Amino acid sequence: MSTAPPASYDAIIIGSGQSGNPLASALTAAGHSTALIEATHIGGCCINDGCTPTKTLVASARVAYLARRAASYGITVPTVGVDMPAVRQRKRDIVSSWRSGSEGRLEKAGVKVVMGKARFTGEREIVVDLVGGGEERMVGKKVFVNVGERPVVPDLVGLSEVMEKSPDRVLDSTSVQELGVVPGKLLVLGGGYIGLEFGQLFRRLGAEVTVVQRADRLAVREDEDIAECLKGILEEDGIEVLVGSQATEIKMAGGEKLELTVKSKDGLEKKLEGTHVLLATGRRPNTDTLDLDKTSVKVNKRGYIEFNDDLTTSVEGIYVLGDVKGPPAFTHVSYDDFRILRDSLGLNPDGKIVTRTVKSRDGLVPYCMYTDPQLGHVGLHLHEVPAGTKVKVAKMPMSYVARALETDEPRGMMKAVVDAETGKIVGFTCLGIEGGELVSVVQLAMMGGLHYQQLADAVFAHPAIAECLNNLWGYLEDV
Ligand SMILES: Cc1cc2nc3c(=O)[nH]c(=O)nc-3n(C[C@H](O)[C@H](O)[C@H](O)COP(=O)(O)OP(=O)(O)OC[C@H]3O[C@@H](n4cnc5c(N)ncnc54)[C@H](O)[C@@H]3O)c2cc1C
Ligand SMILES: NC(=O)c1ccc[n+]([C@@H]2O[C@H](COP(=O)([O-])OP(=O)(O)OC[C@H]3O[C@@H](n4cnc5c(N)ncnc54)[C@H](O)[C@@H]3O)[C@@H](O)[C@H]2O)c1
Repeated sequence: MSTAPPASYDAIIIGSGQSGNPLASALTAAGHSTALIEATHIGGCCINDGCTPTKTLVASARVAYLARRAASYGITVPTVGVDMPAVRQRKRDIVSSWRSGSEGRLEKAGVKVVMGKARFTGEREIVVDLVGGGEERMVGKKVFVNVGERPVVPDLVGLSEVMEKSPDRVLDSTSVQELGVVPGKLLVLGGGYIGLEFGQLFRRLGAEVTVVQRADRLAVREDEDIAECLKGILEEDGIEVLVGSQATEIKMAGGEKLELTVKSKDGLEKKLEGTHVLLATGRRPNTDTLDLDKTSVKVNKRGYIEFNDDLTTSVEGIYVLGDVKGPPAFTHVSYDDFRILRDSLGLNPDGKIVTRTVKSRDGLVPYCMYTDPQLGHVGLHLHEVPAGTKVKVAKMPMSYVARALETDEPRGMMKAVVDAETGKIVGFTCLGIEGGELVSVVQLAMMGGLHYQQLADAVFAHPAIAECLNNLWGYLEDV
């Protein structure tokens, strides 16, 4: 260990995630000496192996899908081929341009970036195991933890042997993006965001795909009707979907084949063969290597850091941001954590003091699963409406939407939940073309506290998808 005294900073940020970077720039701009420590890539999961690369791959897969359907638009496309190295290169190029953009912004802001893995040695004392070797010790008046999550490796008999013998066949959300060939048969464990986005995109790129989902339905947060509709769409795309199914064992089955044993809820066993398996059964927080036991920072039993409404923790001067707080784990939530701290720490360049908190944004955090069609949602699902609250529900198939028909993409449905007394919208889901964008329109109406009738009477451009918000309310029913 180095004997030099630790470098002293006003602020140390551990993790260059979606909140760590803007916070580092804002602190530096406000005159606070700031160090940002990053173990791997500047920009964190979102731009390196999360949102940006997946949505880039989803876009390539959608082109393949549309090209195969070209005849239904009266267009002739002789053959549809997939050049996987080119698909991957497009993804790599976009990632590298975003990453270098982030690096450039930090440099321009004058942030001191330290590449290495940080761990605590005391309450606000840190040692960094530097990427190039050696270590750097530092102490901060304030420490911000933005270390994110990583994929879970599920407990599955035979998995470690297969990973040892054939590591290229066992994929997670990061390694699957680096494939240079389309898998022959992809077995996906997990029917959440990652399993479904990758499952569908690789199906479109030409793989056979089976999704094995332990829960009784896909996308467990959704109401059952939406989850069923999504399952139907994926099955129509040629994906085998097994819900209520637990993978019990995996082994090599001769040659390059894997054999996965799956047990359904009613006890039936099924053997699935595949060339690759994608582990998409959730993510776990990167707190296990932070040596938090050297501090009094409290973590819950799943390893997430416990936090207060203003993102303080159980230790004065230590703050937490992003996925490491626990769900919901989204880029827009992590970025908003930055805004909460920017305002509470007086870093807003406009000098504005806004008391924003985690609670004040609760209830209006949207999300969008980038299947095609997209599954967007904001507010409460019907199954989350508190007992005793009287609501009405409107459901409408996307095939009633002019724009969806004109573009020949009428799959899916939308669903709105409205407070029966006030007429205000309490939740909205769109599983349909540009569902994520439509949800943003409804989110604004919810932010403004509009009565649904104001959307029913709003003049939207024809034939924008949002025009369907004139008609949806005609289907409102008591529940
Ligand atoms: C495949 C995939 C697709 C996704 N798609 C979407 C999407 O479409 N929309 C969406 O909103 N969200 C999406 N997400 C989630 C989104 O990426 C995260 O919610 C987002 O990146 C926020 O993360 P964060 O700010 O908490 O930290 P992260 O972005 O996870 O960054 C944490 C950083 O900390 C670093 N780190 C960890 N430990 C240490 C340490 N000890 N010392 C130093 N550095 C450390 C890590 O290397 C990492 O760079 C996706 C995630 C995945 C995996
Ligand atoms: N578009 C987006 O916003 C987006 C995209 C990707 C990831 N993300 C974020 O990343 C997080 C992690 O994604 P994820 O898909 O890994 O997790 P998830 O929690 O969304 O889904 C995991 C699914 O795996 C199932 N499962 C768990 N163990 C299993 C097992 N042994 N066998 C079969 N199924 C099993 C669970 O029932 C669950 O439905 C998401 O919750 C989300 O916050 C967001």
